[in-house]
Amino acid sequence: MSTEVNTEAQQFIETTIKTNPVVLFMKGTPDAPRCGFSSLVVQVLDHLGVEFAGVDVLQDEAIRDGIKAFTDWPTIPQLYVAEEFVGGADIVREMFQSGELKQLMTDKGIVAA
Ligand SMILES: N[C@@H](CCC(=O)N[C@@H](CS)C(=O)NCC(=O)O)C(=O)O
Repeated sequence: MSTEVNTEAQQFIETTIKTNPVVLFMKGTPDAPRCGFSSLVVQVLDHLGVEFAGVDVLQDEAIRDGIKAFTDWPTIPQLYVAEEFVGGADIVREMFQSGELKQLMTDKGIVAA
Protein backbone atom coordinates (compact mmCIF):
# COMPACT_ATOMS: atom_id res chain seq x y z
CA MET A 1 0.00 0.00 0.00
CA SER A 2 1.41 3.37 -1.01
CA THR A 3 1.68 6.08 1.61
CA GLU A 4 2.03 8.80 -1.04
CA VAL A 5 -0.76 11.34 -1.06
CA ASN A 6 -2.70 11.16 -4.32
CA THR A 7 -3.72 14.75 -4.96
CA GLU A 8 -6.52 13.86 -7.35
CA ALA A 9 -8.05 11.50 -4.80
CA GLN A 10 -7.71 14.07 -2.03
CA GLN A 11 -9.43 16.69 -4.16
CA PHE A 12 -12.24 14.27 -4.99
CA ILE A 13 -12.68 13.49 -1.30
CA GLU A 14 -12.72 17.15 -0.29
CA THR A 15 -15.16 18.13 -3.05
CA THR A 16 -17.47 15.22 -2.31
CA ILE A 17 -17.60 16.08 1.39
CA LYS A 18 -18.17 19.78 0.66
CA THR A 19 -20.93 19.26 -1.89
CA ASN A 20 -22.97 16.54 -0.15
CA PRO A 21 -24.49 17.03 3.32
CA VAL A 22 -24.07 13.33 4.12
CA VAL A 23 -21.39 11.11 2.59
CA LEU A 24 -20.67 7.47 3.32
CA PHE A 25 -17.31 6.13 2.17
CA MET A 26 -18.13 2.47 1.97
CA LYS A 27 -17.44 -0.86 0.32
CA GLY A 28 -19.99 -1.45 -2.43
CA THR A 29 -22.95 0.77 -3.14
CA PRO A 30 -25.92 1.77 -0.96
CA ASP A 31 -28.05 -0.70 -2.94
CA ALA A 32 -25.46 -3.46 -2.78
CA PRO A 33 -23.01 -3.06 0.11
CA ARG A 34 -20.08 -5.44 -0.06
CA CYS A 35 -19.16 -5.49 3.62
CA GLY A 36 -21.22 -6.04 6.76
CA PHE A 37 -19.90 -2.87 8.39
CA SER A 38 -20.88 -0.74 5.39
CA SER A 39 -24.23 -2.51 5.22
CA LEU A 40 -24.95 -1.67 8.85
CA VAL A 41 -24.39 2.06 8.30
CA VAL A 42 -26.56 2.03 5.17
CA GLN A 43 -29.36 0.35 7.15
CA VAL A 44 -29.11 2.94 9.92
CA LEU A 45 -29.18 5.86 7.47
CA ASP A 46 -32.09 4.34 5.56
CA HIS A 47 -33.96 3.76 8.82
CA LEU A 48 -33.53 7.42 9.75
CA GLY A 49 -34.62 8.49 6.26
CA VAL A 50 -31.30 10.16 5.54
CA GLU A 51 -30.37 10.79 1.92
CA PHE A 52 -26.68 10.31 1.37
CA ALA A 53 -23.98 10.00 -1.24
CA GLY A 54 -22.20 6.65 -1.20
CA VAL A 55 -18.60 6.45 -2.39
CA ASP A 56 -17.50 2.91 -3.22
CA VAL A 57 -13.85 2.75 -2.19
CA LEU A 58 -13.50 -0.64 -3.87
CA GLN A 59 -13.63 1.17 -7.20
CA ASP A 60 -10.45 3.16 -6.54
CA GLU A 61 -7.49 2.22 -4.35
CA ALA A 62 -6.39 5.86 -4.22
CA ILE A 63 -9.69 6.82 -2.61
CA ARG A 64 -9.61 3.77 -0.34
CA ASP A 65 -6.18 4.80 0.97
CA GLY A 66 -6.90 8.50 0.60
CA ILE A 67 -9.94 8.62 2.86
CA LYS A 68 -8.02 6.79 5.59
CA ALA A 69 -5.25 9.40 5.39
CA PHE A 70 -7.69 12.32 5.07
CA THR A 71 -9.63 11.32 8.18
CA ASP A 72 -6.71 9.68 9.98
CA TRP A 73 -9.00 6.71 10.55
CA PRO A 74 -7.85 3.22 9.55
CA THR A 75 -11.02 1.56 8.33
CA ILE A 76 -14.06 1.72 6.07
CA PRO A 77 -16.93 2.70 6.38
CA GLN A 78 -16.54 6.36 7.23
CA LEU A 79 -19.53 8.64 7.67
CA TYR A 80 -19.33 12.39 7.12
CA VAL A 81 -22.14 14.76 8.07
CA ALA A 82 -21.99 18.47 7.26
CA GLU A 83 -18.29 18.14 6.39
CA GLU A 84 -17.46 16.53 9.72
CA PHE A 85 -16.32 12.99 10.32
CA VAL A 86 -18.81 11.15 12.51
CA GLY A 87 -17.30 7.67 12.71
CA GLY A 88 -17.31 4.13 11.43
CA ALA A 89 -19.82 1.35 11.96
CA ASP A 90 -19.33 0.93 15.71
CA ILE A 91 -19.73 4.64 16.43
CA VAL A 92 -22.71 4.97 14.09
CA ARG A 93 -24.44 2.01 15.76
CA GLU A 94 -23.84 3.45 19.24
CA MET A 95 -25.01 6.92 18.20
CA PHE A 96 -28.10 5.42 16.57
CA GLN A 97 -28.97 3.40 19.66
CA SER A 98 -28.54 6.40 21.97
CA GLY A 99 -30.55 8.71 19.70
CA GLU A 100 -27.52 10.94 19.18
CA LEU A 101 -27.35 10.27 15.44
CA LYS A 102 -30.94 11.32 14.85
CA GLN A 103 -30.31 14.41 16.95
CA LEU A 104 -27.27 15.25 14.85
CA MET A 105 -29.26 14.81 11.64
CA THR A 106 -32.04 17.07 12.90
CA ASP A 107 -29.59 19.66 14.27
CA LYS A 108 -27.94 19.84 10.84
CA GLY A 109 -31.32 20.10 9.10
CA ILE A 110 -30.86 16.83 7.26
CA VAL A 111 -34.03 15.20 8.57
CA ALA A 112 -37.10 16.74 10.14
CA ALA A 113 -37.38 16.54 13.92
N1 LIG B 1 -14.73 -1.37 13.85
C1 LIG B 1 -14.79 -0.82 12.50
C2 LIG B 1 -15.06 -1.95 11.53
C3 LIG B 1 -14.71 -1.57 10.11
C4 LIG B 1 -13.59 -2.44 9.61
O1 LIG B 1 -12.97 -3.21 10.36
N2 LIG B 1 -13.32 -2.30 8.31
C5 LIG B 1 -12.28 -3.10 7.71
C6 LIG B 1 -12.90 -4.22 6.89
S1 LIG B 1 -14.24 -3.71 5.83
C7 LIG B 1 -11.41 -2.21 6.83
O2 LIG B 1 -11.80 -1.14 6.42
N3 LIG B 1 -10.18 -2.66 6.55
C8 LIG B 1 -9.25 -1.90 5.75
C9 LIG B 1 -9.56 -1.95 4.29
O3 LIG B 1 -10.30 -2.84 3.87
O4 LIG B 1 -9.03 -1.12 3.56
C10 LIG B 1 -15.91 0.22 12.42
O5 LIG B 1 -16.47 0.54 13.45
O6 LIG B 1 -16.22 0.73 11.34
